Amino acid sequence: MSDGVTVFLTGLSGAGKSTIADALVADLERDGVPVTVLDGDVVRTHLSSELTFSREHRDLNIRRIGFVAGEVVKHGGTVVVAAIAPFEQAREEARQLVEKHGRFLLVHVATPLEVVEQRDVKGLYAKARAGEIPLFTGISDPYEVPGSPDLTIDTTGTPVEESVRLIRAAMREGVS
Ligand SMILES: Nc1ncnc2c1ncn2[C@@H]1O[C@H](COP(=O)(O)OS(=O)(=O)O)[C@@H](OP(=O)(O)O)[C@H]1O
Ligand SMILES: Nc1ncnc2c1ncn2[C@@H]1O[C@H](COP(=O)(O)OP(=O)(O)O)[C@@H](O)[C@H]1O
Repeated sequence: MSDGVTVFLTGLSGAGKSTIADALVADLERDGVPVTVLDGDVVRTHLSSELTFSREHRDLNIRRIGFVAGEVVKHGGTVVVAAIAPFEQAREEARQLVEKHGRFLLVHVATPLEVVEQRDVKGLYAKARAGEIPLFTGISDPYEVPGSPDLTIDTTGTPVEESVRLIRAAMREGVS
């Protein structure tokens, strides 16, 4: 077993996954820890560009992310994933792919739908409500709430610095 670790941020679009991931990566890098970032948007540009948002394709996307994370963790690396990953089974598959080699921390960025829809950073919720984006998570496609996350963060009441502090503390737990 290596010292590698994957922090997997899951939650609705606009929940704060990328914002927290960016701040977490900056914090780790300040401490001299190199990080591999697997952000859903970026992965879908480079590694999963042919995939749609069907359940089958979302699950395949998360399996790919889990595989890559596992390969990095195998060699002692630190990975930060930010993906909606709406289905429990796929998240658990990703966990298994990583835990063969190191640690996996599932962080549910649990900002409620009302809040993310109010933020609507990319204007996607308005489009989804208007029926312009089919299979939109939280509107016309499900998000299965994680049954046993390692950490739950609602960004409504948690500033980004506090989220980083909570995740760094969870990363230190169990490490001698
Ligand atoms: N139908 C539908 N449902 C959800 N999200 C959609 C959809 N279409 C496009 N987008 C944009 O794609 C981003 C989510 O990609 P992910 O790879 O993280 O999704 S998944 O884990 O495969 O379900 C997501 O990015 P984030 O807002 O950063 O989460 C959206 O901007
Ligand atoms: N406490 C907070 N933590 C994280 N993001 C926040 C917070 N408060 C407001 N936001 C805003 O919410 C939005 C979250 O967007 P983003 O990080 O792209 O989400 P996601 O990656 O989950 O789609 C950003 O515009 C961010 O500035």
